[in-house]
Amino acid sequence: MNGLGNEILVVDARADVVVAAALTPDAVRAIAASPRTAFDQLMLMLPPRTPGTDAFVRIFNADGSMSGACGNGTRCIAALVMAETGTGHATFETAGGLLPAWDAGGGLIGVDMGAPRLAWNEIPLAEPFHDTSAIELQVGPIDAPILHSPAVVNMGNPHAVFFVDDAEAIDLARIGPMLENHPIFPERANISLAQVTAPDAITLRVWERGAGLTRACGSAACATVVAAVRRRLTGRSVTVTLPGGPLLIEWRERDGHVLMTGSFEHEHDGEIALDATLTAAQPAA
Ligand SMILES: N[C@H](CCC[C@H](N)C(=O)O)C(=O)O
Repeated sequence: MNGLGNEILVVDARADVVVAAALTPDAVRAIAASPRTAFDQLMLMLPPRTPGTDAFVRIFNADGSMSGACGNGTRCIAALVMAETGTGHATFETAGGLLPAWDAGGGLIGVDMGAPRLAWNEIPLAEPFHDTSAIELQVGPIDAPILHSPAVVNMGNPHAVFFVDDAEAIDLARIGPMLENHPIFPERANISLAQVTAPDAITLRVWERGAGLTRACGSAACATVVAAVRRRLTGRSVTVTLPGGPLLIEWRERDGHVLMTGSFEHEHDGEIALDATLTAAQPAA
């Protein structure tokens, strides 16, 4: 499947948990490395653990690491479950909590991504910052930085958002890996370049932790709107346009939850012979 071109491989292990044990980081990397099954994130659906939920979900990045959140992937599995149950709702559980999703009409799916966490040790950062809406971090010459003072937000996963005048003007493929792995982020971070074009519109490019440049990143869009509201750059309801298309993001006043609405696509179904994949991925002796 994909969410705005963010490539999502859904592994449905709700009825076959043996599959889950086989998905070691090596197996995940091997599947991601094969052109026919390449993905940005793998959503592993496991049997529900809490009454009222449809699946327990684990999220892997292409590099085999795990993430606490994936907005685009959540819309994809929500669409699958809703097609199956014929209802307009689905609820998932991850290590980070519950994710309610609904049919928003017109081929769009909504997800309640929960409340952002904003304290420095919740991002997490390696050292205390009182104000996480702009932390001291810069790239380039001290007196003329290319990027500086990102906002940091945890949406179930760590994000750093740089507000820029022109998101296209920066070589994110070059700068992204350096920032993703900067020592200030002990669990690494997803790196976003956000260009505010109106009080209700942002253009966004994302370098994803564990996946690199992607066509879209739902949790980054959520983190960006939280950051923009904190910096008084936009209102609470914003259309975020990623290379793959738009997401509507609302940071709800009532309970501080972030709601994300956007499209999804079911590309094809198939079977992966895990053993064969793994064998193929073994380095030659
Ligand atoms: N593409 C995802 C985010 C993946 C996050 C992952 N790269 C990490 O935090 O490790 C999204 O739509 O929210």
